[in-house]
Amino acid sequence: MHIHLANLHMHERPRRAGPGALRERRAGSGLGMGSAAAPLRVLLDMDGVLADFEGAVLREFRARFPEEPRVELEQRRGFSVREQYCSLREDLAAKVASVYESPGFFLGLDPIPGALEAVQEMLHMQDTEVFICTSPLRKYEHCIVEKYKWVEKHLGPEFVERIILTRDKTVVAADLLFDDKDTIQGAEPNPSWEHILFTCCHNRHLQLPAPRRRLRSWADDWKAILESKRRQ
Ligand SMILES: O=c1ccn([C@@H]2O[C@H](COP(=O)(O)O)[C@@H](O)[C@H]2O)c(=O)[nH]1
Ligand SMILES: [Mg+2]
Repeated sequence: MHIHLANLHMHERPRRAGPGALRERRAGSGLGMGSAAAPLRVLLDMDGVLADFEGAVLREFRARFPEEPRVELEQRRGFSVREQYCSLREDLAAKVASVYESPGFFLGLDPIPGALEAVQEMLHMQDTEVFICTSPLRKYEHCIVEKYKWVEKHLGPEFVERIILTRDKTVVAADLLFDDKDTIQGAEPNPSWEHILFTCCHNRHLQLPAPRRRLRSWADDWKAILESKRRQ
């Protein structure tokens, strides 16, 4: 049975979209003759992909707790910086969390090298939709507003319209998601996007099983990934 995906709004998408569903929509399958392909939709994570969360955590932790042991970026393993500090010494978990929960932390993050240029270039590519898809901290007081301000400051006010704030990225429909978190899970067991693992200090040692793909940095060939997806 064909489902007319192009006529569905986001909240009306089939319950089990799954990989390929958006591709079908782009290819116009089930839409009849002459229907235009939908643009390629790309989601960009923020921390670890556009904004240097890890570098700032280490810098601020060193400044605030110079006497305490810390985890250098070369030693980072696993997504959660909090868990790794906790395994070093239990009380360090609260100390490192206090760093990224502080006012000004998220707004002060440096852009990841090449990210702003790549995003602007992607935004102006034909048949391409770009959104920032980012998760707020559970302790969201400063984090949420500062993520908005960061986008406005570094990418411009128009890009604020393109922020998707969610703690569950699996329910967002897209073709690609660039994200440094190695495992992305949520309510949708079969997300529509392909997850491209963006290399970050905490995931660089992971061997990805085929057919999973990485982007090593913004100097790596992100355009080839977009083009390969258009062809699928
Ligand atoms: O070790 C940590 C602890 C917290 N975070 C926060 O998790 C989310 C992840 O956001 P993404 O946009 O999906 O990168 C964010 O609020 C981080 O500040 C973390 O990344 N690492
Ligand atoms: Mg991230």
